[in-house]
Amino acid sequence: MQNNRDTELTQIPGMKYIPDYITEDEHDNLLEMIDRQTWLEDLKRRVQHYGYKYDYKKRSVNPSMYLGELPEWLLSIARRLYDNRILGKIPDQVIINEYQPGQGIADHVDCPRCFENTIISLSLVSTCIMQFSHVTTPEKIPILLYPRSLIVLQGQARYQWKHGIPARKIDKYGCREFVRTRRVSMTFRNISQPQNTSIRQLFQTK
Ligand SMILES: O=C(O)CCC(=O)C(=O)O
Ligand SMILES: [Fe+2]
Repeated sequence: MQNNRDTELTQIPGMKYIPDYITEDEHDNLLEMIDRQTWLEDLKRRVQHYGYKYDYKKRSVNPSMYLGELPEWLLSIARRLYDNRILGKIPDQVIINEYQPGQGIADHVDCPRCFENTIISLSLVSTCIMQFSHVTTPEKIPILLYPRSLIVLQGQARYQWKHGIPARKIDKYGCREFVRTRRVSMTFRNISQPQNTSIRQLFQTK
């Protein structure tokens, strides 16, 4: 098992791990901005939605759920992801998740018809293990995410593997233990093309 501190992992095709994607100052500024906004409290964990609201029950997102352009403090990171060619378009949807120690997220594949191929998660504050489980085989691969790192899921990593965060207070990785503190993650995505097309159609004159 590798420690991901300095490694760009490619154990799962389509997965990239990029440590230290943002500086410590950027990290602290982002967290401060996040904590100035309103959290939604309807799930077990607190969330914020930007760009488009995602409906967890219906597993859908559509133009009527447009919340407006990303605010500048998110757009600057979204633009950087595009400028660094981590994805081919500037992301138009961001979900911020907050996990207290002991909280997690169930194994899932991000809604394939809602979002495009690239899913990016930027980790803030705490380490945590993200568990990858193959959709058709029993294979499981834990990946340790450090604060300020990016995990990028495309292709097989996005569609053939579920990802989740086990709900626990301490992660064991190799022979080390990592005690969780509050973790905040920022997930950057593009809503899928047909939905973007229908927005364009709404504004077409003929
Ligand atoms: O917290 C994370 O890094 C991942 C969140 C996630 O998987 C999601 O919002 O779909
Ligand atoms: Fe996800």
